[in-house]
Amino acid sequence: MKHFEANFDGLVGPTHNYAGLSVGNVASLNNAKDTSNPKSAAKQGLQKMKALHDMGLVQGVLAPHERPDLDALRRLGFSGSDTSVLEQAAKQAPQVLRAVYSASSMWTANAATVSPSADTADKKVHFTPANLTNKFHRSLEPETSGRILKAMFNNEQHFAHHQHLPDNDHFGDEGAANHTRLCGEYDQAGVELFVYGRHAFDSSKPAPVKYPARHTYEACEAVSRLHQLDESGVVYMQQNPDVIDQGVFHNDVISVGNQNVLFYHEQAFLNTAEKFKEIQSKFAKKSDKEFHFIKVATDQVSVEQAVKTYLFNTQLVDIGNGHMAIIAPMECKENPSVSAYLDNLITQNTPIKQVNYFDVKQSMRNGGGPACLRLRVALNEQELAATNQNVLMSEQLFSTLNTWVDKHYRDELSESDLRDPMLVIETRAALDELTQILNLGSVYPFQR
Ligand SMILES: NCCC[C@H](NC(=O)CCC(=O)O)C(=O)O
Repeated sequence: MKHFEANFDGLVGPTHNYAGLSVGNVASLNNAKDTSNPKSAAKQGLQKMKALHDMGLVQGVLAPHERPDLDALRRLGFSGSDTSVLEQAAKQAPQVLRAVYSASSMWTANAATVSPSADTADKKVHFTPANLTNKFHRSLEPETSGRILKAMFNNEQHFAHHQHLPDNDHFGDEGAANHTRLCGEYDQAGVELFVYGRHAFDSSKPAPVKYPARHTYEACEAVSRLHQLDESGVVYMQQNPDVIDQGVFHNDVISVGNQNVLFYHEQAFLNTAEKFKEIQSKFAKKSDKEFHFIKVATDQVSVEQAVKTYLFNTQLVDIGNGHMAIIAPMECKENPSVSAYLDNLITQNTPIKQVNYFDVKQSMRNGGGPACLRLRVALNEQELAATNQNVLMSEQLFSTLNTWVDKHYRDELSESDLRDPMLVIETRAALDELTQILNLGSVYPFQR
């Protein structure tokens, strides 16, 4: 049977803006209140999706959420018409208005954790939306993410959807950004690597001191239980608290894995040697492929450079014959030492043989690289056939979505635009049309 790793990229929403909402995410804070370019942001994302589709990969689209989240504003006490809710929030609580306007659902690596059917006891693909409790603007996402995922993977025979974990920092869950699946082939049982930043119920364990650890050990365990994973195919690993304090707010800022490769910075984890032994021995029981741990040492690339260029927020994709391409942001090419590192990497004896650079600057300026923009779902042929076909990239969908963006998106958005009631109306018109293009049904609160 054929099998695939499908990448579902977040379509950048019409309200993409820079609001400086993410403490611990250096790019978000540095670019706070700059003018954003929603139209070009959406087009940069679509270009990447189309390029991966053209490489022969299965590529899909994950719809953005409606912003502003007026329901959240009403829950917080603003009342009256939509226009009046906006006006009051702009006057009384501009920070809250910025937060409910965030287009952060574009980073679909945080939409959910996904376990492929080869790993789960009931042989279904399991989805748990991430609760994203650590940041108010992101905690608004799980309900709608769950509804959109159900509309994309709408077949109980193949897909199991769970509710997001309890909305509390003890179970802080940031989804696939801290989850890596290692395997021989996509349809063979693999090892799911869950990475967390701290223990919620044990304060004697190490934790960062400057920036928040968004994801807990307890959340990792809960997701692994929900997904019916067997202990023989799970490894829990703690992120090095020092790198969180240097701006590594998700593990996908400092490591990336695919199949039999884990590409990582030497400072990424705690107890690295012991944990890698566990990965190695669990992997060896699942696959006879050779496993490659590809270490980047600090004197090759510093943590600071990794955070700036997003060397590890790259995608490792299968290009056939056991070879992989690394999908990197243009920032890696523009940095002489990182591009020299990548030029050399592809000549070494590892599966990574090619590097492709993409301009995703609009997303990078909020701390989201190529890997943040995609949610990976390993599927076999039947599961792919059971997936909503309208969300899969094609020549036709690429052209339809570009036309849709041209019709509905603004070129620029600055802070003052957020109080414009017309933006609410424009966004709803855009999303209403999008749900028809992608055949999602009524996933947005304004449609229900
Ligand atoms: N995986 C990448 C996530 C980036 C995201 N940035 C933001 O939410 C910034 C939004 C702003 O500042 O406008 C975050 O930090 O969770």
